[in-house]
Amino acid sequence: MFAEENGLKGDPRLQHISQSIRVVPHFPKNGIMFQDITTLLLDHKAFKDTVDIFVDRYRDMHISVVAGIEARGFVFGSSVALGIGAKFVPLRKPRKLPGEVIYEKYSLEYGTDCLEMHVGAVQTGERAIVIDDLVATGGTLSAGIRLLERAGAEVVECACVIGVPEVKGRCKLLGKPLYVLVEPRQVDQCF
Ligand SMILES: O=P(O)(O)OC[C@H]1O[C@H](OP(=O)(O)OP(=O)(O)O)[C@H](O)[C@@H]1O
Ligand SMILES: Nc1ncnc2[nH]cnc12
Repeated sequence: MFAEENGLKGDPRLQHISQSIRVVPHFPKNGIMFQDITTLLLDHKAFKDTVDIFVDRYRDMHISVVAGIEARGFVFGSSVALGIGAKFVPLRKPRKLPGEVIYEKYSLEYGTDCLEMHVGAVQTGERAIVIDDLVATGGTLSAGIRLLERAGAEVVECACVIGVPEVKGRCKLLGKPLYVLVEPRQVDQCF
């Protein structure tokens, strides 16, 4: 479904990326079909293809900031930042960053949380993308967008490896475009 919109319809890399993600039913609690990207990271081709797709999309868009969301957004976000020649800004869970921070609270599929960003990491007028592994309700990405906008950055787009189809109807991303590679898988077909 996302292949209709991400310009990668028929691209065999997407199926391989999807199949490299392990599905763990009822983790971390009953009813959640957990999408485990650690198995994607074990597969060099799947990991490289994922990063290459994002780098190809963002390399000519004058992006100077790639913000990655703790923890899994760090893996993809830092790789993409290196690939496009941008700085990487970690958006961290509370009390992890040592400097002065701004913070935004948000609600999750399974609880509530908060993201923090260092003051001074981003300058007014910089063009940014926000990267994470997965978007479900969109609450986490929205908190990331709010942090960057409070610092004066322009958030050009959010990017995720996995997106639940319902996220499109949720309008939680403050009007920002969302670029997603694959949908979550429902059953574990390869592990
Ligand atoms: O779209 P949402 O409903 O906001 O959910 C998506 C977020 O949930 C997961 O992180 P989690 O909070 O589990 O933290 P972790 O990466 O530190 O495990 C995932 O990595 C996203 O950041
Ligand atoms: N189903 C899911 N799998 C992995 N991470 C998630 N974060 C929120 N929902 C998730």
